[in-house]
Amino acid sequence: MPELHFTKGHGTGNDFVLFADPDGLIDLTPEQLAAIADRHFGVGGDGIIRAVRSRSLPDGAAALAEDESAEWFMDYHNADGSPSEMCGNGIRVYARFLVDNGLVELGAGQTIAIGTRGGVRDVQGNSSGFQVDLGRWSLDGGEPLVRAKNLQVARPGLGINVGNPHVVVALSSDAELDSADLTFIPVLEPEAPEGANVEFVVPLDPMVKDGVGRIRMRVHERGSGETLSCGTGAAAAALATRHWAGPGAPNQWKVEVPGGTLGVRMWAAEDGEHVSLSGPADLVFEGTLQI
Ligand SMILES: N[C@@H](CCC[C@H](N)C(=O)O)C(=O)O
Repeated sequence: MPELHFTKGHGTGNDFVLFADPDGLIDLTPEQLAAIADRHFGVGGDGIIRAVRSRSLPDGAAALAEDESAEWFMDYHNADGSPSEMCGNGIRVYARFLVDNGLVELGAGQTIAIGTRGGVRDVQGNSSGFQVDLGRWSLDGGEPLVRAKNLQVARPGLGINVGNPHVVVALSSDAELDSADLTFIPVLEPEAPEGANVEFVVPLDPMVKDGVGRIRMRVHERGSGETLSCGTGAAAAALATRHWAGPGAPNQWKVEVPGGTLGVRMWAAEDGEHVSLSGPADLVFEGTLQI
């Protein structure tokens, strides 16, 4: 039976199984990926990340055309084996994996370009982890009604794309946020064709302190269920809250998730407004599994 050497890592409790396959020789089926992510019968994780050279897989061609320095590609799959375009926590943990395994060098202040299905992303080390430029974002996905278990009435959501699709919903109180049952997939009306990650947010009190916006968030991730954190979700939640707050709202945000705190910053780039995400990235153990 073939063996797979893996590393387990997480970013604010959003946990991943990572393995190196530089030449793209390991082709796991969705069922095998889901079995690895299974918390009872497998290693367990919210997602699975294959470290593969961009030149070794078809999706990598677009990454290299966008930026020829994007040597490594983050081949990301959710816990149910479905692929996703991007993962904001995952890409920081992936950067840590590449650096710690000597696959890239990333000195202080240096940037590496990483290919993803959502485009090439620049990742930089900082004192507490990594910062990733999620690129240009868009208000995309309309304003569907969202129904989640334990919420009395359907709420209007705001569709935001940061490389992958999100719908952000504002709730009225901490009690409402804490009691929402996110074990079920929130129902969107109209349905999102590609599915969506759904974030529920409430402002902290005060919402803006020392020029920094502050919110709390819980998330139901497409393909993985409720997770302790979602990096792209935190960026979408901060963008939606700034949108609702109107002119004068800050461009820097702290997002509290059940697994910790993430930083989000919006900034003007040459090609439009970008959003960046910062937070920790930890590798916790290694092992070998039978596939
Ligand atoms: N946890 C991730 C997002 C992972 C992908 C997501 N479930 C999707 O299907 O788009 C993050 O930190 O951004």
